[in-house]
Amino acid sequence: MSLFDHTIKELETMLHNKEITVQDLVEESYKRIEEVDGQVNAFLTLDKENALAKAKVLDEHPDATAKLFGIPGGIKDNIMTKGLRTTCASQFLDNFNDPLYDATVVEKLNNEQTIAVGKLNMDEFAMGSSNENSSYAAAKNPWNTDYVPGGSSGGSAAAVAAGEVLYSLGSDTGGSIRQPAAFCGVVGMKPTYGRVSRFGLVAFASSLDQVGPITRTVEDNARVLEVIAGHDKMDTTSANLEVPAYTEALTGDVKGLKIAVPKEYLAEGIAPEVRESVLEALKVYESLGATWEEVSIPHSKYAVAAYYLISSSEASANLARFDGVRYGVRSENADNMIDMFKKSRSEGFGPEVKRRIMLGTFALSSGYYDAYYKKAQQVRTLIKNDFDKIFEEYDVIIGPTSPTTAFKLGEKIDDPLTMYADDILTVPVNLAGVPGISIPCGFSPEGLPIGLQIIGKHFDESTVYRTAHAFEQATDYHTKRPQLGGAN
Ligand SMILES: NC(=O)C[C@H](N)C(=O)O
Repeated sequence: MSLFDHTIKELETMLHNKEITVQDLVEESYKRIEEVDGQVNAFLTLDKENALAKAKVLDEHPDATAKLFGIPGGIKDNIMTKGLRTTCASQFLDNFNDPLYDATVVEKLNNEQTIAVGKLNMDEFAMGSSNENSSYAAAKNPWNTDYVPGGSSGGSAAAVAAGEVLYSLGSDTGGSIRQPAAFCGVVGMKPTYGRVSRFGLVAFASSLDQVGPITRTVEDNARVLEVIAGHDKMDTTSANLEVPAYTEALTGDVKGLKIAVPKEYLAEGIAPEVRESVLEALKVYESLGATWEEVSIPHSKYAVAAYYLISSSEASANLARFDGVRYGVRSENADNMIDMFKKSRSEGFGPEVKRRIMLGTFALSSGYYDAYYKKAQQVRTLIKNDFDKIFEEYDVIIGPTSPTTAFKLGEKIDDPLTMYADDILTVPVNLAGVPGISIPCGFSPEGLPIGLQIIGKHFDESTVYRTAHAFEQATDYHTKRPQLGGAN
């Protein structure tokens, strides 16, 4: 058996009929990790002994009502897991071996009897678009290991694409779930801001961060979101709204659906093969009875600047807690207390994190606050208004997830501005707080996946899933597998 062969629902039936055991499944996951993780570096920490022990208990006490019973998954390393090392891929937290509690999302997954096999690689503190900012070895793209898997949830996307786990959790501040999902040819959902609790997610930019699932199919994705979504009294930004049954929204029917396609999303700077694939996808929707029209998000050209100002400002405040006292590896070369703070932070953070803290601190400093931070917040409102206006008339917005397919390792790492500019299609969604998914919609001539982004109204993940699912049913991109060493 290979984890590639089945969806979560199929495995559930097989487990229920006793065709396989949870132990088989979990062992299969570790076998695959052993075979291919040396090539993709998706995992930072494995939890094999505990996972196998839990699998044994589940086999002895099957629970047909648990929504993810026995399903092996992986957790991004900025999400707290009780007793399991959580580093945010930062040297600074290299010794954070024993977190005291589970994030709410992890607790919810555990309640549904899933098995976390380990923690996944990422850009340090979720800052980056290529996973090359990990303090450990960079994760790589399973479709071609000379290329990046995207970021910051690169390990989460690579692990699913490589068939190591059935699902993973990522976090998305400015594209960190959708862009790696696009680069790795898998399904990645950033839910509405407030849909999923962030209690236990190490904060990067609190007005933007959301946790969401990465899977191979839309149905699997809907099922995981059903489990992790919902109000949490431990996170006051989580919305007190009922969680719809997302899996029931997957009717395959998009007749009469009104699609908006922003002209800025197909403009100059978008690679021709990406534009082509999106236009082809729109034809698929037409054949399914949906209609589309061109619209405009006029303020999207300011989105990258506004995003990097707001997110860096919030990061400079959030990351103040890493000082070598409360958290983090303490410098051994300090003479006094102030020196110890300074040296611990200088030695502990990598270059990209330092760049953002400095940018954010500058933007918040007196005299500059109005010119930068306040202006960026005003731009944010204009972008949100652009989205609201479109959604008065249309059900979803569709475009590419990223202007290009995956780039080569090392190609952009010395050019942060180019790396930031590539976030142009994902950050407006975070600034507006609306949900967005990336699903596979084609391949470049080099065989690298292309992602289609579907954006919905606030708290309307159901329509996003229904739209994504209809396309998936009508195409076969999601059935393609990367050829890594080892049995596929
Ligand atoms: N964190 C994210 O969502 C990714 C974005 N590229 C950033 O570096 O901020």
